[in-house]
Amino acid sequence: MKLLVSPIDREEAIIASIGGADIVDVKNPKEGSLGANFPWVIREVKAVVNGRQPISATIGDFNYKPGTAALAALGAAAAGADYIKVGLFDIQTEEQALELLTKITRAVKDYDPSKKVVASGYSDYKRINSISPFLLPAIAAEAGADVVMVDTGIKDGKSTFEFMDEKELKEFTDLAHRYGLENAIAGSLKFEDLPVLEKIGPDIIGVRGMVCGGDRRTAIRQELVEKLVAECQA
Ligand SMILES: O=C[C@H](O)COP(=O)(O)O
Repeated sequence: MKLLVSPIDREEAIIASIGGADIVDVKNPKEGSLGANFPWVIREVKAVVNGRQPISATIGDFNYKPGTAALAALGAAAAGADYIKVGLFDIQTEEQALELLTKITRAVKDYDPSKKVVASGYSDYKRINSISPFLLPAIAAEAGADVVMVDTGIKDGKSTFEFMDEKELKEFTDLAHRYGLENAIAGSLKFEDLPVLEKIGPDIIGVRGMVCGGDRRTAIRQELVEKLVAECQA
Protein backbone atom coordinates (compact mmCIF):
# COMPACT_ATOMS: atom_id res chain seq x y z
CA MET A 1 0.00 0.00 0.00
CA LYS A 2 1.71 3.19 -1.23
CA LEU A 3 1.20 6.44 0.60
CA LEU A 4 0.20 9.57 -1.30
CA VAL A 5 0.44 12.76 0.75
CA SER A 6 -1.08 16.04 -0.47
CA PRO A 7 0.92 19.19 0.32
CA ILE A 8 -0.22 22.61 -0.81
CA ASP A 9 3.17 24.25 -1.26
CA ARG A 10 6.93 23.81 -1.41
CA GLU A 11 7.42 23.82 2.39
CA GLU A 12 4.83 21.10 3.00
CA ALA A 13 6.19 19.12 0.05
CA ILE A 14 9.63 19.00 1.69
CA ILE A 15 8.02 17.65 4.89
CA ALA A 16 6.00 15.02 2.98
CA SER A 17 9.04 13.98 1.01
CA ILE A 18 11.50 13.81 3.93
CA GLY A 19 8.81 12.11 6.02
CA GLY A 20 8.79 9.26 3.53
CA ALA A 21 5.60 9.56 1.43
CA ASP A 22 5.67 7.42 -1.70
CA ILE A 23 3.96 10.02 -3.88
CA VAL A 24 3.92 13.80 -3.31
CA ASP A 25 0.58 15.14 -4.54
CA VAL A 26 0.29 18.88 -5.19
CA LYS A 27 -3.15 20.35 -4.70
CA ASN A 28 -4.92 23.57 -3.83
CA PRO A 29 -7.72 22.98 -1.30
CA LYS A 30 -8.92 26.57 -1.78
CA GLU A 31 -10.29 25.44 -5.15
CA GLY A 32 -12.01 22.28 -3.96
CA SER A 33 -11.34 18.69 -2.99
CA LEU A 34 -9.10 18.13 -6.02
CA GLY A 35 -8.37 21.82 -6.56
CA ALA A 36 -5.59 22.67 -9.00
CA ASN A 37 -2.47 24.46 -7.87
CA PHE A 38 -0.37 26.78 -10.02
CA PRO A 39 2.18 25.51 -12.56
CA TRP A 40 5.03 27.25 -10.73
CA VAL A 41 4.08 25.49 -7.47
CA ILE A 42 4.19 22.10 -9.24
CA ARG A 43 7.60 23.05 -10.70
CA GLU A 44 8.90 24.16 -7.28
CA VAL A 45 7.68 20.93 -5.66
CA LYS A 46 9.28 18.88 -8.43
CA ALA A 47 12.57 20.72 -7.81
CA VAL A 48 12.61 20.30 -4.00
CA VAL A 49 11.54 16.68 -4.11
CA ASN A 50 14.44 16.23 -6.48
CA GLY A 51 13.55 12.77 -7.74
CA ARG A 52 13.03 11.18 -4.31
CA GLN A 53 9.37 10.53 -5.10
CA PRO A 54 7.10 10.87 -8.11
CA ILE A 55 4.95 14.00 -8.17
CA SER A 56 1.21 14.00 -8.60
CA ALA A 57 -0.89 17.07 -9.39
CA THR A 58 -4.64 17.54 -9.32
CA ILE A 59 -6.26 19.53 -12.12
CA GLY A 60 -9.60 20.22 -10.45
CA ASP A 61 -13.07 18.98 -9.56
CA PHE A 62 -14.23 18.98 -13.17
CA ASN A 63 -17.49 19.41 -14.96
CA TYR A 64 -18.05 18.29 -18.55
CA LYS A 65 -15.37 20.36 -20.28
CA PRO A 66 -13.07 17.93 -22.10
CA GLY A 67 -11.09 20.69 -23.86
CA THR A 68 -10.41 22.65 -20.69
CA ALA A 69 -9.54 19.47 -18.83
CA ALA A 70 -7.18 18.22 -21.56
CA LEU A 71 -5.34 21.54 -21.60
CA ALA A 72 -5.09 21.59 -17.78
CA ALA A 73 -3.79 18.02 -17.82
CA LEU A 74 -1.11 18.94 -20.35
CA GLY A 75 -0.19 21.93 -18.16
CA ALA A 76 0.26 19.73 -15.10
CA ALA A 77 2.32 17.22 -17.10
CA ALA A 78 4.53 19.94 -18.57
CA ALA A 79 5.03 21.45 -15.10
CA GLY A 80 6.51 18.13 -13.98
CA ALA A 81 3.70 15.97 -12.60
CA ASP A 82 4.21 12.24 -13.08
CA TYR A 83 0.60 11.50 -12.06
CA ILE A 84 -2.13 13.79 -13.39
CA LYS A 85 -5.28 13.53 -11.33
CA VAL A 86 -8.75 14.67 -12.36
CA GLY A 87 -11.93 14.68 -10.30
CA LEU A 88 -15.12 13.73 -12.15
CA PHE A 89 -17.20 16.00 -9.99
CA ASP A 90 -20.05 17.42 -12.05
CA ILE A 91 -20.14 14.42 -14.39
CA GLN A 92 -23.30 12.36 -14.47
CA THR A 93 -23.13 10.01 -17.43
CA GLU A 94 -20.75 7.31 -18.65
CA GLU A 95 -20.51 9.09 -22.03
CA GLN A 96 -19.36 12.33 -20.39
CA ALA A 97 -16.84 10.49 -18.23
CA LEU A 98 -15.44 8.55 -21.18
CA GLU A 99 -14.99 11.62 -23.35
CA LEU A 100 -13.41 13.65 -20.54
CA LEU A 101 -10.97 10.88 -19.64
CA THR A 102 -10.14 9.98 -23.24
CA LYS A 103 -9.18 13.56 -24.07
CA ILE A 104 -7.17 14.00 -20.86
CA THR A 105 -5.33 10.75 -21.43
CA ARG A 106 -4.52 11.69 -25.02
CA ALA A 107 -3.20 15.11 -23.96
CA VAL A 108 -0.95 13.54 -21.32
CA LYS A 109 0.28 10.48 -23.23
CA ASP A 110 0.96 12.43 -26.46
CA TYR A 111 3.26 14.59 -24.33
CA ASP A 112 4.89 11.72 -22.43
CA PRO A 113 3.54 8.14 -22.47
CA SER A 114 5.26 7.34 -19.15
CA LYS A 115 3.02 9.77 -17.24
CA LYS A 116 0.00 8.33 -15.46
CA VAL A 117 -3.59 9.55 -15.48
CA VAL A 118 -5.64 9.18 -12.31
CA ALA A 119 -9.44 9.26 -12.67
CA SER A 120 -11.01 10.19 -9.37
CA GLY A 121 -14.61 9.62 -8.46
CA TYR A 122 -16.14 10.54 -5.13
CA SER A 123 -17.26 8.29 -2.31
CA ASP A 124 -19.99 10.85 -1.47
CA TYR A 125 -21.20 10.80 -5.10
CA LYS A 126 -24.84 10.64 -4.07
CA ARG A 127 -24.79 13.90 -2.15
CA ILE A 128 -22.93 15.73 -4.95
CA ASN A 129 -24.95 14.11 -7.75
CA SER A 130 -21.90 12.71 -9.48
CA ILE A 131 -21.23 9.48 -11.38
CA SER A 132 -20.87 6.31 -9.29
CA PRO A 133 -17.24 5.29 -8.71
CA PHE A 134 -18.26 1.72 -9.57
CA LEU A 135 -18.70 2.80 -13.20
CA LEU A 136 -15.22 4.29 -13.39
CA PRO A 137 -12.88 1.27 -13.74
CA ALA A 138 -14.43 0.18 -17.06
CA ILE A 139 -14.48 3.75 -18.37
CA ALA A 140 -10.96 4.58 -17.17
CA ALA A 141 -9.59 1.39 -18.74
CA GLU A 142 -11.30 2.16 -22.06
CA ALA A 143 -9.91 5.72 -21.96
CA GLY A 144 -6.36 4.46 -21.34
CA ALA A 145 -6.06 5.91 -17.81
CA ASP A 146 -3.87 4.18 -15.23
CA VAL A 147 -5.39 4.63 -11.77
CA VAL A 148 -8.94 4.97 -10.41
CA MET A 149 -9.54 6.62 -7.11
CA VAL A 150 -12.23 7.69 -4.67
CA ASP A 151 -11.98 10.79 -2.51
CA THR A 152 -14.64 12.82 -0.75
CA GLY A 153 -16.09 15.65 -2.84
CA ILE A 154 -17.06 17.80 0.11
CA LYS A 155 -14.36 18.26 2.71
CA ASP A 156 -16.52 18.68 5.77
CA GLY A 157 -14.70 16.11 7.90
CA LYS A 158 -16.92 13.19 6.84
CA SER A 159 -14.81 10.20 5.89
CA THR A 160 -15.09 8.02 2.79
CA PHE A 161 -16.04 5.22 5.21
CA GLU A 162 -19.25 7.13 6.01
CA PHE A 163 -20.31 6.82 2.37
CA MET A 164 -18.83 3.50 1.25
CA ASP A 165 -18.41 0.58 3.62
CA GLU A 166 -15.59 -1.95 3.65
CA LYS A 167 -17.44 -4.29 1.28
CA GLU A 168 -18.05 -1.55 -1.28
CA LEU A 169 -14.49 -0.26 -1.12
CA LYS A 170 -13.21 -3.81 -1.60
CA GLU A 171 -15.56 -4.22 -4.57
CA PHE A 172 -14.24 -0.97 -6.07
CA THR A 173 -10.64 -2.11 -5.50
CA ASP A 174 -11.20 -5.56 -7.02
CA LEU A 175 -13.01 -4.07 -9.99
CA ALA A 176 -10.08 -1.71 -10.69
CA HIS A 177 -7.67 -4.63 -10.56
CA ARG A 178 -9.87 -6.72 -12.85
CA TYR A 179 -9.57 -3.93 -15.43
CA GLY A 180 -5.77 -3.87 -15.02
CA LEU A 181 -5.76 -0.55 -13.19
CA GLU A 182 -4.22 0.58 -9.93
CA ASN A 183 -6.59 2.05 -7.38
CA ALA A 184 -6.45 4.62 -4.62
CA ILE A 185 -8.66 5.40 -1.64
CA ALA A 186 -8.77 8.79 0.09
CA GLY A 187 -11.18 11.02 1.96
CA SER A 188 -10.55 12.03 5.59
CA LEU A 189 -8.88 8.71 6.38
CA LYS A 190 -7.72 8.23 9.97
CA PHE A 191 -4.99 6.22 11.65
CA GLU A 192 -7.64 3.86 13.03
CA ASP A 193 -8.76 3.05 9.46
CA LEU A 194 -5.40 1.46 8.59
CA PRO A 195 -6.26 -2.14 9.60
CA VAL A 196 -9.42 -2.17 7.48
CA LEU A 197 -7.59 -0.47 4.60
CA GLU A 198 -5.00 -3.25 4.77
CA LYS A 199 -7.84 -5.76 4.38
CA ILE A 200 -9.33 -3.87 1.43
CA GLY A 201 -5.93 -3.74 -0.26
CA PRO A 202 -5.83 -0.57 -2.38
CA ASP A 203 -2.56 0.12 -4.18
CA ILE A 204 -2.46 3.67 -2.82
CA ILE A 205 -4.02 5.57 0.08
CA GLY A 206 -4.25 9.36 -0.17
CA VAL A 207 -4.13 11.60 2.88
CA ARG A 208 -3.86 15.14 4.02
CA GLY A 209 -5.93 15.74 7.18
CA MET A 210 -4.50 12.63 8.88
CA VAL A 211 -0.94 13.99 8.66
CA CYS A 212 -2.03 17.52 9.66
CA GLY A 213 -3.23 16.18 13.03
CA GLY A 214 -6.89 15.95 11.97
CA ASP A 215 -7.51 19.41 10.51
CA ARG A 216 -6.53 19.55 6.83
CA ARG A 217 -6.51 23.38 6.95
CA THR A 218 -3.39 23.28 9.13
CA ALA A 219 0.09 22.27 7.98
CA ILE A 220 1.45 18.78 7.35
CA ARG A 221 3.56 17.49 10.25
CA GLN A 222 6.65 15.44 9.54
CA GLU A 223 6.27 13.24 12.65
CA LEU A 224 2.79 12.23 11.51
CA VAL A 225 4.00 11.37 8.00
CA GLU A 226 6.76 9.27 9.58
CA LYS A 227 4.26 7.59 11.93
CA LEU A 228 1.99 6.75 8.99
CA VAL A 229 4.88 5.38 6.92
CA ALA A 230 5.93 3.20 9.87
CA GLU A 231 2.37 1.93 10.42
CA CYS A 232 1.91 1.18 6.71
CA GLN A 233 5.16 -0.80 6.71
CA ALA A 234 4.39 -2.68 9.94
O1 LIG B 1 -5.65 12.86 -2.26
C1 LIG B 1 -5.81 12.88 -1.03
C2 LIG B 1 -6.53 13.97 -0.35
O2 LIG B 1 -5.75 15.11 -0.28
C3 LIG B 1 -7.06 13.55 0.96
O3 LIG B 1 -7.25 14.63 1.82
P1 LIG B 1 -7.93 14.35 3.25
O4 LIG B 1 -7.18 13.21 3.85
O5 LIG B 1 -7.73 15.61 4.02
O6 LIG B 1 -9.34 14.05 2.96
